[in-house]
Amino acid sequence: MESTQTPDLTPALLFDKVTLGYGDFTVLRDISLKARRGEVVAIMGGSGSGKTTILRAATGQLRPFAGRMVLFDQDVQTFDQSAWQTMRQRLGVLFQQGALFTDLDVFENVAFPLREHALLDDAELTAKVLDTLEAVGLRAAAHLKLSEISGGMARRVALARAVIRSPDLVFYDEPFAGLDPISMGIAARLIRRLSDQLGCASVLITHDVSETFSIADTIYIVGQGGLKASGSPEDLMASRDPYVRQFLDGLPDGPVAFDYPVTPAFERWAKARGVGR
Ligand SMILES: Nc1ncnc2c1ncn2[C@@H]1O[C@H](COP(=O)(O)OP(=O)(O)OP(=O)(O)O)[C@@H](O)[C@H]1O
Repeated sequence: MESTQTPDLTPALLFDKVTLGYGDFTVLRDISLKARRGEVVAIMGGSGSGKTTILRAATGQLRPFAGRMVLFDQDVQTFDQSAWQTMRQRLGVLFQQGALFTDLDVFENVAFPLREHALLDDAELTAKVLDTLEAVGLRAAAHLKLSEISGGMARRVALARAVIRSPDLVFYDEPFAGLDPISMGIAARLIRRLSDQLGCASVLITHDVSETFSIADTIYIVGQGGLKASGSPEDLMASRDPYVRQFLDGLPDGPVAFDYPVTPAFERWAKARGVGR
């Protein structure tokens, strides 16, 4: 579906030569990426390559070692807690586990972010929640308890909750993990549709190649401590880079690391135990 919004070329999210890590362990160096409103952008890479680390930095849970991070024209690396709290009101996050409240029904789970901020009266809130549930195909499941819905439905409830406040920027952490092929296709189309309808920037953290390539405008592939490649699905499909090829073709052998890297923390631990690296 085509976007009905006027394109806004200011990036919702911009990383300019950002370096990220934990303690004395650098995970990713000099990462530059951006996501504009109406765009679906995917960050892909093998296990442990740093995808979640990027998500943590972009949502204010991790300070970068170096570089510039911008959300909606604001440099965020100097943000304090309260500035992040204000910024987070413009963000939606679909957490990997969904993080739904098991003692609330489907309706109340989706209504939660609206109630939290007391933004609407009761009739407006009901209409908004039912509209959003309709967008994910679950209007008639509003009354069900979480124990009465399937895993795939729960993922859609989490999706509805992530977008209920019409965020300008939505992060999806592994939105396809654990879904069957049909539900994966539905989830992918839904993410594209919500981005188009809301005109928000969507950033997916994922390693599911075929679903991601069917909906993303731009894909960034991270690995080996940095950004390995970026471009449209067509650009990347044509790539001859060995890392990109191994990742996209799902080959067991190649440059994508299987072994966890030796870090200074491991070296200290090994030395204290008297074992070699
Ligand atoms: N809190 C932490 N403290 C120290 N190191 C961490 C921490 N969280 C993650 N790491 C390390 O950072 C690296 C990147 O982890 P990250 O979770 O970002 O990878 P990922 O690409 O999301 O992996 P996966 O696809 O397996 O979830 C890993 O080597 C991991 O061990």
